[in-house]
Amino acid sequence: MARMLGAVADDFTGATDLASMLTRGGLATVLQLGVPEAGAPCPEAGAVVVALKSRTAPVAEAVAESRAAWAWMAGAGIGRAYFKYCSTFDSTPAGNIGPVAEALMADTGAPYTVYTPALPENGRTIYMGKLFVGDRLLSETGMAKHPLTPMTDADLVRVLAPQLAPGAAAGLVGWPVVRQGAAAIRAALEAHAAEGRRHLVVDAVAQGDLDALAEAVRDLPLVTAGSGLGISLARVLTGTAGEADPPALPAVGGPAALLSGSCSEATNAQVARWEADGGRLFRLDPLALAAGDETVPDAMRAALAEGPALLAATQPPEQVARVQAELGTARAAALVEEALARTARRLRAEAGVRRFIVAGGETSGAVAQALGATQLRVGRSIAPGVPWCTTLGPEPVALALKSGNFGAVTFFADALETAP
Ligand SMILES: Nc1ncnc2c1ncn2[C@@H]1O[C@H](COP(=O)(O)OP(=O)(O)OP(=O)(O)O)[C@@H](O)[C@H]1O
Ligand SMILES: O=C(O)[C@@H](O)C(=O)CO
Repeated sequence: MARMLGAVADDFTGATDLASMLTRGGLATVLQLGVPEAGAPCPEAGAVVVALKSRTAPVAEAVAESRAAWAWMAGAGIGRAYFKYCSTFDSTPAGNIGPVAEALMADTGAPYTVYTPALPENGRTIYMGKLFVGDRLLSETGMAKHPLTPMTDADLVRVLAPQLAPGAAAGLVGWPVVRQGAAAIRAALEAHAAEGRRHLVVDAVAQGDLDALAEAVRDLPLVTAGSGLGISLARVLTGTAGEADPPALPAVGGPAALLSGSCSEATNAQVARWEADGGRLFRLDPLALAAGDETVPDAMRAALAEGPALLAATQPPEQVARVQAELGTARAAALVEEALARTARRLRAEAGVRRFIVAGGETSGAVAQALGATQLRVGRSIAPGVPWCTTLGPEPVALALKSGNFGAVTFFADALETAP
């Protein structure tokens, strides 16, 4: 399949999220973890997604890494770019969504671009420019108190405007236009652009709206969006109706390890359900790790010989706050990430484990890096936005990397059931 789309994602699990959508829409997709090294060949795949950790990086760094990722794909002949950010539009007034989009517009020659974090399947919808999570405005959800990117305004044009260069203008294509279909959307986008508004938030309350938008922007060199537009754009580019059959991944087999460093509400419920259903659970305590105690990771590694087991630092917010007050937020995070990464590396090297199910964006980055994964083939989805992936090359390792808030309450069992 010719390479039809090159995407830059601002975090790790966001990249797997988009990759799963593109795959479901019919574009065989390969994930590149991190900016590729100079001279690294761009994979042969319908879509390539580069996973960065640029969401909360300094603006200049986020822009430079995004441009480098795109240059690598453009150099391989890819002519269509997709900038993937979070379905909750995580950013601050300084960026990074606006600055990265402006840089990629310049590099792709896009005359204007669209902004649509909508992911209706996971309850993220946009109506008259206001982003909803379920039935709440974004600003009325936990995102208002996010430690790094607090989202206190649900009005996307108002959130985007201060992130743009002086003089750049944002506009809205609202649902009354979107519901009229692709031709009306395209006409509205072009009318805005003719009046100098080149950064255009587009409403979507259902996947059908994203299907219409995808048709309207099929020839635009750059779109910016959450993952929701991905499935629609892939369908339009490949002529897929509905969902494509998931590409087969190589059989991996053997023991499966579950590792969780996510403390989101969804992951807390998933860990509790795993335990309630009789799954073996080892609780990782950052305070014990700080004291140099490796008893729990050692016990988890031993237990894996008997069947799947979950090593989890997952705790409810009050507990996390107590640990952070004692150790400092960064140290607590680093201790947990390093312990989970170390465990993964040892399981791979000493116990031959080649199937890993990981919860949490930062955690996934740490584990994938520890396993030396750089390029992943994307297969079937376990839940919306969470695909099974396998590393390219001999002795493939299978990875399921879950965003904190994604997955059904039975996610861990669901992942095991579908593991390659
Ligand atoms: N018990 C704990 N106490 C303090 N920090 C913890 C604890 N458990 C995990 N952490 C840290 O919290 C952070 C969780 O971030 P991570 O991105 O992995 O999950 P998430 O925020 O739920 O996922 P996502 O970013 O995909 O929404 C990690 O840095 C992890 O090391
Ligand atoms: O878009 C989303 O919600 C996710 O892919 C994500 O980016 C979580 O960090």
